[in-house]
Amino acid sequence: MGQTGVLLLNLGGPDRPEDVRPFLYNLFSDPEIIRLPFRWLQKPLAWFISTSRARKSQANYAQIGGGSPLRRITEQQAKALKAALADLGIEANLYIGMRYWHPFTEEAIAQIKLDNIRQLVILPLYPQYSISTSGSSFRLLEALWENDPALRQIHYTLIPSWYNHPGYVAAMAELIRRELDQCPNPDTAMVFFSAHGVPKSYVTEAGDPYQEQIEACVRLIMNALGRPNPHVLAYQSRVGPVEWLQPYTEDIIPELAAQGVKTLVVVPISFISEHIETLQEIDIEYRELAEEAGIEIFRRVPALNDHPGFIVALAQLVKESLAAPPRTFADVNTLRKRVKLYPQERWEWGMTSAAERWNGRLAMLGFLALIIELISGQGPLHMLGLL
Ligand SMILES: C=CC1=C(C)c2cc3[nH]c(cc4nc(cc5[nH]c(cc1n2)c(C)c5CCC(=O)O)C(CCC(=O)O)=C4C)c(C)c3C=C
Ligand SMILES: [Fe+2]
Ligand SMILES: [Fe+2]
Repeated sequence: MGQTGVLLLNLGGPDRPEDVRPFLYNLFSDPEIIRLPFRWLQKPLAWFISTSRARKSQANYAQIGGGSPLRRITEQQAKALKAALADLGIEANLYIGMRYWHPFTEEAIAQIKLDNIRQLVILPLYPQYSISTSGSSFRLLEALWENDPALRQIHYTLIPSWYNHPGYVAAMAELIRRELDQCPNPDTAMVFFSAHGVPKSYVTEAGDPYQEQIEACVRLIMNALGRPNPHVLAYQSRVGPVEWLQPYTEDIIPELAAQGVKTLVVVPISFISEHIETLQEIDIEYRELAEEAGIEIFRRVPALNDHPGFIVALAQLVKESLAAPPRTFADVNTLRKRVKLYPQERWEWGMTSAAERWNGRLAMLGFLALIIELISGQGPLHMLGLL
């Protein structure tokens, strides 16, 4: 058996303020994030949204020091995981493949080839599978594999999700317990699970198992917690005009306050590393909202980062994966059906010449409207909240 590698997948985040716009461009260029009826519209729309959103997004990143800590934390996780694997008798090279920023997945794969890796475990750093996260990274890897015979020599296996791994669940419960014990009323504080949202159609139309896995994960963590506290689950970080998974975090916080809840312990459930949605959105935006609504104690459970029990859980996952029969991109493909995001997609886009002509004209008109909106700062995308 040749050299073993572990490829950690994550989304990536801008390191500096000037990275924000190109990072957003990469993100919105991904059809797993925004799927449009015309492929050719993807890049112009990504350019448009990233250019227009950059200022707002930069201001958010400025509140957490100008950039995302995701790369630094993922590097710490990789280092700790390498050591934990060595403790289990597994010598492995660790690689980090980010989807939308450095170090890019393509860079990691180039290094894996140079290092002559023969056996590779692909581990997304998202506990729950979503089309928009792990699914998108798998799709990219699948395309790289299809186009490169050298990669097809590598014996690889992938771990689609691990939301139910006992070591991960126990580490989450431990962090929650620690935070509850800091409250004056540890047994009655409301445990508020805030998951990153996805458009509802991902689940209802495209078959994304994300919501199911989030809900199961919450149940497992509450069982492991073994405390009598009430709990609630809501979804944060909505972007764009379509309906996302409900209830929304920003709606539930004031509702709970109105019901007389005084203490919230917020648990970021879909993230294992600190990043903008924990440090800015929860710690700043939601805290402010909660305090204005009358919540007196607002505590946030830290992300796992390089929590020792969590790193051991990742090492066990890798070990189990090396011993298990290979699971390939084709196997997880069944988790990914066609994503429908916008109502236009329910139309029949026939290949008749008349339909093609009208599609083209409408698209040109739409694009012109986007340009006008960019210049004037007024228009439908602002009204819909995309910008
Ligand atoms: C489980 C985690 C995540 C899901 C699901 C997810 C879906 C999703 N995200 C967007 C839009 C944006 N995401 C952004 C940043 C971002 N998102 C996640 C995680 C999930 N996204 C991470 C880890 C990050 C990076 C954070 C960092 O620290 O840099 C952004 C950029 C930030 C901003 O401007 O708000 C956008 C935009 C969509 C549309 C989506 C599902 C379709
Ligand atoms: Fe996101
Ligand atoms: Fe956000």
